Amino acid sequence: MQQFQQSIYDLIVETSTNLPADVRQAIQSAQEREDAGTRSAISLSTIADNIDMAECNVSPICQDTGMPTFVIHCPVGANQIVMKKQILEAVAKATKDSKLRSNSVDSLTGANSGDNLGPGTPVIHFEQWEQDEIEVKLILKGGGCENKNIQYSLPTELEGLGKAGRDLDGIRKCILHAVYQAQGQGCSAGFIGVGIGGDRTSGYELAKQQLFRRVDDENPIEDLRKLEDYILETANQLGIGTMGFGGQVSLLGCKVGVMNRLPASFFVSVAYNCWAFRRQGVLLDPNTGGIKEWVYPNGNTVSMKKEAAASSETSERREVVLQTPVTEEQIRQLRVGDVVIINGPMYTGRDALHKYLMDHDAPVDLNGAAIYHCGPVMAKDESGEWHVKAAGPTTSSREEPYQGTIIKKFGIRMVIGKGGMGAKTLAALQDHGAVYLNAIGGAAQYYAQCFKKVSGVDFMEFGTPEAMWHLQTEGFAAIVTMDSHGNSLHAEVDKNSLEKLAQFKEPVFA
Ligand SMILES: O=C(O)C[C@H](O)C(=O)O
Ligand code: SF4
Repeated sequence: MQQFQQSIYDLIVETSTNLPADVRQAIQSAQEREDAGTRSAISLSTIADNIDMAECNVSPICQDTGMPTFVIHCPVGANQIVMKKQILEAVAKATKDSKLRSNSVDSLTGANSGDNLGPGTPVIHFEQWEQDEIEVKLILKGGGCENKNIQYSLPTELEGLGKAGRDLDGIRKCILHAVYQAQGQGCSAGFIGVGIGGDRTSGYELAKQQLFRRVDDENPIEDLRKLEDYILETANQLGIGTMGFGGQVSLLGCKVGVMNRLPASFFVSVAYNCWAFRRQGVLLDPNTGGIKEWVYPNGNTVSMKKEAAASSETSERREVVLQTPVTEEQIRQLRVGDVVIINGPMYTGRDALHKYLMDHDAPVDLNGAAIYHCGPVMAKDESGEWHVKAAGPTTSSREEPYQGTIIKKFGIRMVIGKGGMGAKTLAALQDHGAVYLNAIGGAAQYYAQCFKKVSGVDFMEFGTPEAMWHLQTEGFAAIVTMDSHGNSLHAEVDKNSLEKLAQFKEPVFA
Protein backbone atom coordinates (compact mmCIF):
# COMPACT_ATOMS: atom_id res chain seq x y z
CA MET A 1 0.00 0.00 0.00
CA GLN A 2 3.01 2.30 -0.41
CA GLN A 3 1.25 4.24 -3.17
CA PHE A 4 -2.01 4.81 -1.28
CA GLN A 5 -1.23 8.32 -0.04
CA GLN A 6 -0.02 9.48 -3.46
CA SER A 7 -3.16 8.03 -5.08
CA ILE A 8 -5.35 9.97 -2.66
CA TYR A 9 -3.37 13.13 -3.36
CA ASP A 10 -3.84 12.59 -7.12
CA LEU A 11 -7.55 12.03 -6.55
CA ILE A 12 -7.85 15.32 -4.64
CA VAL A 13 -5.98 17.28 -7.32
CA GLU A 14 -8.02 15.75 -10.13
CA THR A 15 -11.32 16.37 -8.31
CA SER A 16 -10.52 19.99 -7.48
CA THR A 17 -9.13 20.97 -10.87
CA ASN A 18 -10.82 18.90 -13.56
CA LEU A 19 -14.57 18.39 -13.94
CA PRO A 20 -15.48 14.88 -15.11
CA ALA A 21 -16.88 14.28 -18.59
CA ASP A 22 -20.50 13.64 -17.53
CA VAL A 23 -20.62 17.01 -15.72
CA ARG A 24 -18.97 18.80 -18.64
CA GLN A 25 -21.51 17.28 -21.01
CA ALA A 26 -24.39 18.54 -18.87
CA ILE A 27 -22.91 22.07 -18.90
CA GLN A 28 -22.42 21.87 -22.65
CA SER A 29 -26.01 20.88 -23.23
CA ALA A 30 -27.03 23.92 -21.17
CA GLN A 31 -24.87 26.09 -23.43
CA GLU A 32 -26.71 24.70 -26.43
CA ARG A 33 -30.10 25.50 -24.92
CA GLU A 34 -29.46 29.11 -23.89
CA ASP A 35 -30.00 31.78 -26.53
CA ALA A 36 -26.74 33.27 -27.70
CA GLY A 37 -25.90 36.68 -26.32
CA THR A 38 -28.10 36.46 -23.23
CA ARG A 39 -26.62 36.97 -19.75
CA SER A 40 -26.93 33.25 -19.05
CA ALA A 41 -25.24 32.25 -22.31
CA ILE A 42 -22.35 34.65 -21.72
CA SER A 43 -21.95 33.39 -18.17
CA LEU A 44 -21.93 29.77 -19.34
CA SER A 45 -19.24 30.63 -21.80
CA THR A 46 -17.14 32.13 -18.98
CA ILE A 47 -17.82 28.98 -16.96
CA ALA A 48 -16.62 26.87 -19.91
CA ASP A 49 -13.47 28.99 -20.14
CA ASN A 50 -12.91 28.60 -16.43
CA ILE A 51 -13.21 24.81 -16.63
CA ASP A 52 -10.51 24.74 -19.31
CA MET A 53 -8.29 27.13 -17.38
CA ALA A 54 -8.52 25.06 -14.19
CA GLU A 55 -7.54 21.92 -16.05
CA CYS A 56 -4.69 23.69 -17.81
CA ASN A 57 -3.37 25.48 -14.66
CA VAL A 58 -4.01 22.42 -12.46
CA SER A 59 -5.67 24.88 -10.08
CA PRO A 60 -9.03 24.82 -8.28
CA ILE A 61 -12.08 25.26 -10.54
CA CYS A 62 -13.72 27.16 -7.67
CA GLN A 63 -11.89 28.72 -4.73
CA ASP A 64 -14.30 27.03 -2.34
CA THR A 65 -12.99 23.49 -2.44
CA GLY A 66 -15.70 22.54 0.02
CA MET A 67 -15.89 19.88 2.67
CA PRO A 68 -13.70 17.05 1.39
CA THR A 69 -15.93 13.98 1.76
CA PHE A 70 -14.43 10.55 1.09
CA VAL A 71 -16.50 7.40 0.67
CA ILE A 72 -14.35 4.29 0.77
CA HIS A 73 -15.24 0.71 -0.03
CA CYS A 74 -12.59 -1.77 1.02
CA PRO A 75 -12.19 -5.51 1.32
CA VAL A 76 -12.42 -7.23 4.70
CA GLY A 77 -9.11 -6.90 6.52
CA ALA A 78 -7.94 -3.64 4.91
CA ASN A 79 -6.38 -1.41 7.56
CA GLN A 80 -8.72 1.56 7.94
CA ILE A 81 -6.57 3.28 10.57
CA VAL A 82 -3.59 3.49 8.21
CA MET A 83 -5.80 4.58 5.31
CA LYS A 84 -7.35 7.34 7.40
CA LYS A 85 -3.95 8.64 8.52
CA GLN A 86 -2.71 8.78 4.92
CA ILE A 87 -5.89 10.50 3.73
CA LEU A 88 -5.32 13.23 6.32
CA GLU A 89 -1.73 13.66 5.19
CA ALA A 90 -2.78 13.86 1.54
CA VAL A 91 -5.42 16.48 2.40
CA ALA A 92 -2.87 18.59 4.29
CA LYS A 93 -0.39 18.39 1.42
CA ALA A 94 -3.01 19.29 -1.20
CA THR A 95 -3.89 22.32 0.94
CA LYS A 96 -0.24 23.36 1.21
CA ASP A 97 0.06 23.05 -2.59
CA SER A 98 -2.99 25.36 -3.11
CA LYS A 99 -5.09 22.57 -4.61
CA LEU A 100 -7.52 22.93 -1.70
CA ARG A 101 -8.41 26.13 0.17
CA SER A 102 -7.87 26.00 3.93
CA ASN A 103 -11.51 25.46 4.79
CA SER A 104 -11.58 24.03 8.30
CA VAL A 105 -12.72 26.66 10.78
CA ASP A 106 -13.20 26.32 14.55
CA SER A 107 -16.91 26.95 15.00
CA LEU A 108 -16.47 28.70 18.35
CA THR A 109 -13.28 30.76 17.93
CA GLY A 110 -13.33 31.22 14.14
CA ALA A 111 -9.69 30.08 13.93
CA ASN A 112 -8.76 28.42 10.63
CA SER A 113 -6.66 25.27 11.12
CA GLY A 114 -4.80 26.12 7.90
CA ASP A 115 -4.51 22.53 6.65
CA ASN A 116 -8.14 21.39 6.30
CA LEU A 117 -7.77 19.12 9.31
CA GLY A 118 -9.79 19.44 12.48
CA PRO A 119 -12.71 17.90 14.34
CA GLY A 120 -15.12 16.63 11.69
CA THR A 121 -12.95 17.60 8.71
CA PRO A 122 -12.41 15.95 6.33
CA VAL A 123 -15.39 13.58 6.32
CA ILE A 124 -14.39 9.94 5.81
CA HIS A 125 -16.89 7.06 5.48
CA PHE A 126 -15.64 3.48 5.34
CA GLU A 127 -17.68 0.54 4.20
CA GLN A 128 -16.62 -3.04 3.53
CA TRP A 129 -17.45 -4.83 0.31
CA GLU A 130 -16.82 -8.22 -1.22
CA GLN A 131 -14.50 -7.06 -4.00
CA ASP A 132 -10.70 -7.20 -3.75
CA GLU A 133 -9.99 -3.61 -4.79
CA ILE A 134 -10.32 -0.45 -2.72
CA GLU A 135 -12.64 2.18 -4.11
CA VAL A 136 -12.24 5.77 -2.96
CA LYS A 137 -14.77 8.37 -4.05
CA LEU A 138 -14.42 12.04 -3.22
CA ILE A 139 -16.83 14.95 -3.45
CA LEU A 140 -15.80 18.57 -2.91
CA LYS A 141 -19.08 20.35 -2.30
CA GLY A 142 -18.76 24.03 -1.54
CA GLY A 143 -20.37 25.92 1.31
CA GLY A 144 -22.56 28.17 -0.83
CA CYS A 145 -24.48 25.33 -2.41
CA GLU A 146 -24.44 23.38 0.87
CA ASN A 147 -26.31 26.34 2.40
CA LYS A 148 -29.05 25.80 -0.19
CA ASN A 149 -29.69 22.19 0.89
CA ILE A 150 -33.16 21.87 2.28
CA GLN A 151 -35.17 19.27 4.14
CA TYR A 152 -38.96 19.04 4.08
CA SER A 153 -41.15 17.23 6.57
CA LEU A 154 -44.38 16.08 4.96
CA PRO A 155 -47.17 17.07 5.04
CA THR A 156 -46.32 20.71 4.58
CA GLU A 157 -47.43 23.90 2.89
CA LEU A 158 -45.13 25.31 0.19
CA GLU A 159 -44.93 28.81 -1.29
CA GLY A 160 -46.47 28.80 -4.74
CA LEU A 161 -47.38 25.12 -4.65
CA GLY A 162 -49.74 24.81 -1.71
CA LYS A 163 -50.20 21.55 0.20
CA ALA A 164 -47.62 18.82 -0.20
CA GLY A 165 -48.87 15.49 1.12
CA ARG A 166 -47.20 12.21 2.00
CA ASP A 167 -47.12 10.81 -1.52
CA LEU A 168 -45.19 11.02 -4.77
CA ASP A 169 -46.93 14.23 -5.72
CA GLY A 170 -45.99 15.84 -2.41
CA ILE A 171 -42.40 14.77 -3.03
CA ARG A 172 -42.57 16.28 -6.52
CA LYS A 173 -43.63 19.62 -5.05
CA CYS A 174 -40.83 19.63 -2.47
CA ILE A 175 -38.16 19.04 -5.12
CA LEU A 176 -39.47 21.79 -7.39
CA HIS A 177 -39.59 24.12 -4.40
CA ALA A 178 -35.99 23.19 -3.54
CA VAL A 179 -34.81 24.38 -6.95
CA TYR A 180 -36.87 27.57 -6.67
CA GLN A 181 -35.55 28.50 -3.21
CA ALA A 182 -31.93 28.06 -4.30
CA GLN A 183 -32.35 30.76 -6.98
CA GLY A 184 -28.86 31.61 -8.26
CA GLN A 185 -27.25 31.55 -4.83
CA GLY A 186 -25.86 28.04 -5.11
CA CYS A 187 -24.30 28.95 -8.48
CA SER A 188 -27.02 27.61 -10.73
CA ALA A 189 -27.46 25.74 -12.92
CA GLY A 190 -27.12 23.03 -10.29
CA PHE A 191 -27.43 19.31 -9.74
CA ILE A 192 -29.67 17.91 -7.02
CA GLY A 193 -29.56 14.72 -5.05
CA VAL A 194 -32.78 13.83 -3.26
CA GLY A 195 -33.31 11.42 -0.38
CA ILE A 196 -36.86 10.26 0.31
CA GLY A 197 -37.41 8.83 3.79
CA GLY A 198 -34.92 7.97 6.53
CA ASP A 199 -34.53 10.23 9.54
CA ARG A 200 -33.17 13.78 9.39
CA THR A 201 -29.56 12.56 9.30
CA SER A 202 -29.83 9.52 7.04
CA GLY A 203 -32.19 11.40 4.70
CA TYR A 204 -29.54 14.03 4.02
CA GLU A 205 -26.90 11.33 3.66
CA LEU A 206 -29.03 9.53 1.10
CA ALA A 207 -29.47 12.82 -0.76
CA LYS A 208 -25.73 13.40 -0.87
CA GLN A 209 -25.10 9.81 -1.97
CA GLN A 210 -27.25 10.46 -5.03
CA LEU A 211 -24.70 13.04 -6.14
CA PHE A 212 -22.26 10.18 -6.66
CA ARG A 213 -24.48 8.75 -9.39
CA ARG A 214 -23.43 9.49 -12.95
CA VAL A 215 -25.34 12.35 -14.52
CA ASP A 216 -26.36 10.12 -17.43
CA ASP A 217 -27.43 7.00 -15.48
CA GLU A 218 -31.01 5.73 -15.23
CA ASN A 219 -32.90 5.18 -12.03
CA PRO A 220 -33.83 1.47 -11.78
CA ILE A 221 -37.08 2.35 -9.93
CA GLU A 222 -39.68 3.26 -12.54
CA ASP A 223 -41.54 5.84 -10.43
CA LEU A 224 -38.32 7.60 -9.49
CA ARG A 225 -37.04 7.58 -13.05
CA LYS A 226 -40.25 9.33 -14.12
CA LEU A 227 -39.92 11.76 -11.24
CA GLU A 228 -36.31 12.59 -12.15
CA ASP A 229 -37.25 13.22 -15.78
CA TYR A 230 -40.22 15.33 -14.76
CA ILE A 231 -38.17 17.46 -12.35
CA LEU A 232 -35.39 18.06 -14.84
CA GLU A 233 -37.82 19.19 -17.46
CA THR A 234 -40.09 21.22 -15.18
CA ALA A 235 -37.41 22.93 -13.09
CA ASN A 236 -35.99 24.25 -16.34
CA GLN A 237 -39.22 26.14 -16.91
CA LEU A 238 -38.73 28.23 -13.77
CA GLY A 239 -36.57 30.78 -15.60
CA ILE A 240 -33.86 31.10 -12.92
CA GLY A 241 -30.99 30.54 -15.35
CA THR A 242 -27.24 30.64 -14.85
CA MET A 243 -26.36 32.48 -11.60
CA GLY A 244 -30.03 33.49 -11.28
CA PHE A 245 -29.71 35.84 -14.27
CA GLY A 246 -32.88 34.43 -15.85
CA GLY A 247 -32.73 31.84 -18.62
CA GLN A 248 -33.72 28.44 -19.96
CA VAL A 249 -31.52 26.22 -17.81
CA SER A 250 -31.73 26.15 -14.01
CA LEU A 251 -31.08 22.47 -13.32
CA LEU A 252 -28.54 20.12 -14.90
CA GLY A 253 -29.28 16.88 -13.11
CA CYS A 254 -31.71 15.30 -10.65
CA LYS A 255 -31.12 12.00 -8.87
CA VAL A 256 -33.59 10.57 -6.38
CA GLY A 257 -33.07 7.76 -3.87
CA VAL A 258 -35.50 6.19 -1.42
CA MET A 259 -35.25 4.43 1.95
CA ASN A 260 -37.68 3.39 4.63
CA ARG A 261 -38.93 5.85 7.23
CA LEU A 262 -40.58 5.83 10.62
CA PRO A 263 -44.37 5.89 10.64
CA ALA A 264 -44.37 9.38 12.14
CA SER A 265 -41.71 10.92 9.86
CA PHE A 266 -41.71 11.65 6.15
CA PHE A 267 -38.63 13.61 5.11
CA VAL A 268 -37.66 14.76 1.66
CA SER A 269 -34.03 15.89 1.82
CA VAL A 270 -32.41 17.78 -1.02
CA ALA A 271 -28.66 18.24 -1.52
CA TYR A 272 -28.02 21.08 -3.94
CA ASN A 273 -24.73 21.12 -5.82
CA CYS A 274 -23.49 24.02 -7.93
CA TRP A 275 -22.43 23.65 -11.56
CA ALA A 276 -18.87 23.19 -10.20
CA PHE A 277 -19.86 19.62 -9.41
CA ARG A 278 -16.56 18.21 -8.31
CA ARG A 279 -16.59 14.51 -7.65
CA GLN A 280 -14.28 11.78 -8.80
CA GLY A 281 -13.19 8.35 -7.67
CA VAL A 282 -10.45 5.79 -8.02
CA LEU A 283 -10.22 2.03 -7.91
CA LEU A 284 -7.00 1.05 -6.16
CA ASP A 285 -4.84 -2.03 -6.22
CA PRO A 286 -5.21 -3.51 -2.69
CA ASN A 287 -1.53 -4.46 -2.54
CA THR A 288 0.21 -1.36 -3.86
CA GLY A 289 -2.53 1.26 -3.37
CA GLY A 290 -1.81 2.40 -6.95
CA ILE A 291 -4.60 3.73 -9.18
CA LYS A 292 -6.04 1.02 -11.48
CA GLU A 293 -8.98 3.00 -12.84
CA TRP A 294 -10.84 6.28 -12.50
CA VAL A 295 -14.48 5.88 -11.53
CA TYR A 296 -15.95 8.74 -13.59
CA PRO A 297 -15.04 9.48 -17.20
CA ASN A 298 -12.13 11.86 -17.30
CA GLY A 299 -12.76 15.54 -18.10
CA ASN A 300 -10.20 15.80 -20.85
CA THR A 301 -12.37 13.62 -23.11
CA VAL A 302 -14.85 16.52 -23.43
CA SER A 303 -13.41 19.91 -24.29
CA MET A 304 -15.58 22.88 -23.44
CA LYS A 305 -17.10 24.91 -26.27
CA LYS A 306 -16.78 28.65 -26.36
CA GLU A 307 -19.65 31.03 -26.88
CA ALA A 308 -21.78 30.89 -30.00
CA ALA A 309 -22.22 34.00 -32.15
CA ALA A 310 -23.65 36.90 -30.16
CA SER A 311 -27.21 38.01 -30.84
CA SER A 312 -28.53 41.54 -31.12
CA GLU A 313 -29.10 41.60 -27.35
CA THR A 314 -25.36 41.80 -26.74
CA SER A 315 -24.92 44.88 -28.82
CA GLU A 316 -27.57 46.61 -26.71
CA ARG A 317 -25.67 45.79 -23.54
CA ARG A 318 -23.57 48.66 -22.30
CA GLU A 319 -20.02 48.02 -21.23
CA VAL A 320 -18.51 50.58 -18.88
CA VAL A 321 -14.85 50.66 -17.86
CA LEU A 322 -14.25 52.07 -14.39
CA GLN A 323 -11.06 52.85 -12.51
CA THR A 324 -11.30 52.62 -8.72
CA PRO A 325 -11.92 54.65 -6.61
CA VAL A 326 -15.13 55.72 -8.34
CA THR A 327 -17.42 58.70 -7.83
CA GLU A 328 -21.12 58.86 -7.04
CA GLU A 329 -21.72 60.43 -10.43
CA GLN A 330 -20.18 57.46 -12.25
CA ILE A 331 -22.26 55.05 -10.19
CA ARG A 332 -25.56 56.85 -10.74
CA GLN A 333 -25.11 56.33 -14.48
CA LEU A 334 -25.09 52.56 -14.15
CA ARG A 335 -28.24 50.48 -14.65
CA VAL A 336 -29.13 46.85 -14.08
CA GLY A 337 -27.77 44.86 -17.03
CA ASP A 338 -24.66 46.98 -17.62
CA VAL A 339 -21.37 45.15 -17.73
CA VAL A 340 -18.65 46.92 -15.75
CA ILE A 341 -14.96 46.30 -16.31
CA ILE A 342 -13.06 47.23 -13.17
CA ASN A 343 -9.44 48.36 -13.03
CA GLY A 344 -7.48 49.56 -10.01
CA PRO A 345 -7.40 48.53 -6.36
CA MET A 346 -10.06 46.14 -5.05
CA TYR A 347 -10.43 44.76 -1.51
CA THR A 348 -11.76 41.37 -0.53
CA GLY A 349 -14.06 41.14 2.45
CA ARG A 350 -16.48 38.52 3.61
CA ASP A 351 -18.16 37.40 6.82
CA ALA A 352 -15.48 38.14 9.44
CA LEU A 353 -14.53 41.50 7.91
CA HIS A 354 -18.10 42.73 7.59
CA LYS A 355 -18.81 41.88 11.20
CA TYR A 356 -15.58 43.61 12.26
CA LEU A 357 -16.24 46.77 10.25
CA MET A 358 -19.57 47.32 11.99
CA ASP A 359 -17.82 48.62 15.08
CA HIS A 360 -14.22 49.30 14.03
CA ASP A 361 -12.38 51.53 11.58
CA ALA A 362 -11.15 50.14 8.27
CA PRO A 363 -7.38 49.71 7.82
CA VAL A 364 -7.58 51.45 4.40
CA ASP A 365 -9.58 54.33 2.94
CA LEU A 366 -12.71 52.74 1.44
CA ASN A 367 -14.15 55.93 0.01
CA GLY A 368 -15.22 55.13 -3.57
CA ALA A 369 -13.84 51.63 -3.18
CA ALA A 370 -14.87 48.26 -4.57
CA ILE A 371 -15.38 45.49 -2.01
CA TYR A 372 -15.27 41.95 -3.34
CA HIS A 373 -17.10 39.21 -1.44
CA CYS A 374 -14.40 36.63 -1.98
CA GLY A 375 -12.29 34.18 -0.02
CA PRO A 376 -9.43 33.36 -2.37
CA VAL A 377 -6.93 30.53 -2.54
CA MET A 378 -3.54 32.22 -2.08
CA ALA A 379 0.06 31.05 -2.40
CA LYS A 380 3.28 32.66 -1.21
CA ASP A 381 6.39 32.32 -3.37
CA GLU A 382 9.99 31.96 -2.12
CA SER A 383 10.49 35.73 -2.09
CA GLY A 384 7.51 36.08 0.25
CA GLU A 385 5.18 37.56 -2.37
CA TRP A 386 1.53 36.49 -2.43
CA HIS A 387 -0.25 35.26 -5.57
CA VAL A 388 -3.94 34.71 -6.20
CA LYS A 389 -4.54 31.09 -7.22
CA ALA A 390 -8.35 31.05 -7.33
CA ALA A 391 -10.76 33.88 -6.59
CA GLY A 392 -14.43 33.67 -7.54
CA PRO A 393 -17.18 35.43 -5.57
CA THR A 394 -18.95 34.10 -2.49
CA THR A 395 -22.68 34.31 -1.70
CA SER A 396 -23.39 37.92 -0.79
CA SER A 397 -26.65 37.45 1.08
CA ARG A 398 -24.72 36.46 4.20
CA GLU A 399 -23.56 40.09 4.46
CA GLU A 400 -27.10 41.44 4.23
CA PRO A 401 -27.30 42.36 7.94
CA TYR A 402 -24.14 44.52 7.65
CA GLN A 403 -23.78 45.71 4.07
CA GLY A 404 -26.03 48.77 4.05
CA THR A 405 -24.45 50.20 7.21
CA ILE A 406 -20.92 49.54 5.95
CA ILE A 407 -21.56 51.12 2.55
CA LYS A 408 -22.65 54.33 4.23
CA LYS A 409 -20.10 54.31 7.03
CA PHE A 410 -17.07 53.99 4.70
CA GLY A 411 -18.34 55.43 1.41
CA ILE A 412 -18.07 52.17 -0.56
CA ARG A 413 -19.40 52.51 -4.12
CA MET A 414 -19.20 49.00 -5.56
CA VAL A 415 -20.07 45.72 -3.89
CA ILE A 416 -19.17 42.63 -5.90
CA GLY A 417 -20.36 39.15 -5.10
CA LYS A 418 -22.90 36.65 -6.29
CA GLY A 419 -26.50 35.68 -5.73
CA GLY A 420 -27.68 39.20 -4.97
CA MET A 421 -28.63 40.99 -1.76
CA GLY A 422 -31.85 42.04 -0.09
CA ALA A 423 -34.05 45.06 0.45
CA LYS A 424 -31.85 46.70 3.11
CA THR A 425 -28.82 46.76 0.83
CA LEU A 426 -30.91 47.89 -2.14
CA ALA A 427 -32.12 50.86 -0.09
CA ALA A 428 -28.54 51.74 0.93
CA LEU A 429 -27.38 51.56 -2.71
CA GLN A 430 -30.09 54.03 -3.58
CA ASP A 431 -29.48 56.40 -0.64
CA HIS A 432 -25.74 56.51 -0.89
CA GLY A 433 -25.15 55.96 -4.62
CA ALA A 434 -23.60 52.53 -4.93
CA VAL A 435 -24.08 49.40 -7.06
CA TYR A 436 -24.07 45.66 -6.55
CA LEU A 437 -22.26 43.70 -9.23
CA ASN A 438 -22.73 40.00 -9.78
CA ALA A 439 -19.59 38.10 -10.72
CA ILE A 440 -19.89 34.54 -12.01
CA GLY A 441 -19.78 32.12 -9.12
CA GLY A 442 -17.21 29.38 -9.37
CA ALA A 443 -15.23 31.11 -12.13
CA ALA A 444 -12.22 31.23 -9.83
CA GLN A 445 -9.50 30.84 -12.45
CA TYR A 446 -11.10 33.36 -14.74
CA TYR A 447 -11.11 36.03 -12.00
CA ALA A 448 -7.73 35.08 -10.51
CA GLN A 449 -6.06 36.19 -13.74
CA CYS A 450 -7.53 39.70 -13.27
CA PHE A 451 -5.52 40.19 -10.08
CA LYS A 452 -2.13 41.30 -11.30
CA LYS A 453 -0.56 42.03 -7.94
CA VAL A 454 -1.29 41.55 -4.26
CA SER A 455 -0.41 44.89 -2.74
CA GLY A 456 -1.20 44.05 0.87
CA VAL A 457 -3.27 42.07 3.33
CA ASP A 458 -4.99 42.83 6.63
CA PHE A 459 -6.51 40.51 9.21
CA MET A 460 -4.56 37.37 8.40
CA GLU A 461 -5.68 36.29 11.86
CA PHE A 462 -9.14 35.72 10.33
CA GLY A 463 -7.58 32.99 8.12
CA THR A 464 -6.76 33.20 4.40
CA PRO A 465 -10.34 33.13 3.07
CA GLU A 466 -11.56 35.78 5.52
CA ALA A 467 -8.57 38.15 5.38
CA MET A 468 -8.81 41.52 3.61
CA TRP A 469 -6.65 41.18 0.49
CA HIS A 470 -5.61 44.33 -1.39
CA LEU A 471 -5.61 43.40 -5.06
CA GLN A 472 -4.39 45.34 -8.09
CA THR A 473 -7.08 44.57 -10.63
CA GLU A 474 -7.20 44.68 -14.41
CA GLY A 475 -10.18 43.82 -16.59
CA PHE A 476 -12.47 42.37 -13.90
CA ALA A 477 -15.89 42.02 -15.58
CA ALA A 478 -19.14 41.81 -13.62
CA ILE A 479 -22.80 42.61 -14.30
CA VAL A 480 -24.79 45.27 -12.46
CA THR A 481 -27.70 43.36 -10.95
CA MET A 482 -28.74 45.96 -8.33
CA ASP A 483 -28.40 49.63 -9.19
CA SER A 484 -28.68 52.94 -7.34
CA HIS A 485 -32.19 53.55 -8.71
CA GLY A 486 -33.96 50.81 -6.77
CA ASN A 487 -33.75 48.10 -9.45
CA SER A 488 -32.81 44.53 -8.59
CA LEU A 489 -32.57 41.76 -11.15
CA HIS A 490 -32.60 39.26 -8.26
CA ALA A 491 -35.93 40.47 -6.91
CA GLU A 492 -37.36 40.32 -10.43
CA VAL A 493 -36.13 36.79 -11.21
CA ASP A 494 -37.34 35.60 -7.80
CA LYS A 495 -40.80 37.04 -8.38
CA ASN A 496 -41.09 35.65 -11.91
CA SER A 497 -39.87 32.21 -10.93
CA LEU A 498 -42.35 32.05 -8.04
CA GLU A 499 -45.15 32.82 -10.49
CA LYS A 500 -43.92 30.04 -12.76
CA LEU A 501 -43.61 27.66 -9.82
CA ALA A 502 -47.27 28.26 -9.02
CA GLN A 503 -48.18 26.87 -12.45
CA PHE A 504 -47.14 23.43 -11.24
CA LYS A 505 -49.58 23.32 -8.35
CA GLU A 506 -51.94 20.77 -9.87
CA PRO A 507 -51.25 17.07 -9.15
CA VAL A 508 -49.05 15.25 -11.66
CA PHE A 509 -48.37 11.94 -9.92
CA ALA A 510 -51.85 11.34 -8.55
O1 LIG B 1 -16.74 30.18 0.31
C1 LIG B 1 -16.71 30.56 -0.87
O2 LIG B 1 -15.71 31.05 -1.38
C2 LIG B 1 -17.91 30.47 -1.75
C3 LIG B 1 -19.05 29.66 -1.27
O3 LIG B 1 -18.98 28.35 -1.73
C4 LIG B 1 -20.32 30.23 -1.78
O4 LIG B 1 -20.88 29.69 -2.74
O5 LIG B 1 -20.78 31.20 -1.20
S1 SF4 C 1 -18.84 29.62 -5.11
FE1 SF4 C 1 -20.42 28.64 -6.32
S2 SF4 C 1 -19.29 27.18 -7.57
FE2 SF4 C 1 -18.03 27.68 -5.81
S3 SF4 C 1 -18.53 26.19 -4.22
FE3 SF4 C 1 -19.77 28.02 -3.86
S4 SF4 C 1 -21.66 27.45 -4.87
FE4 SF4 C 1 -20.12 26.12 -5.76
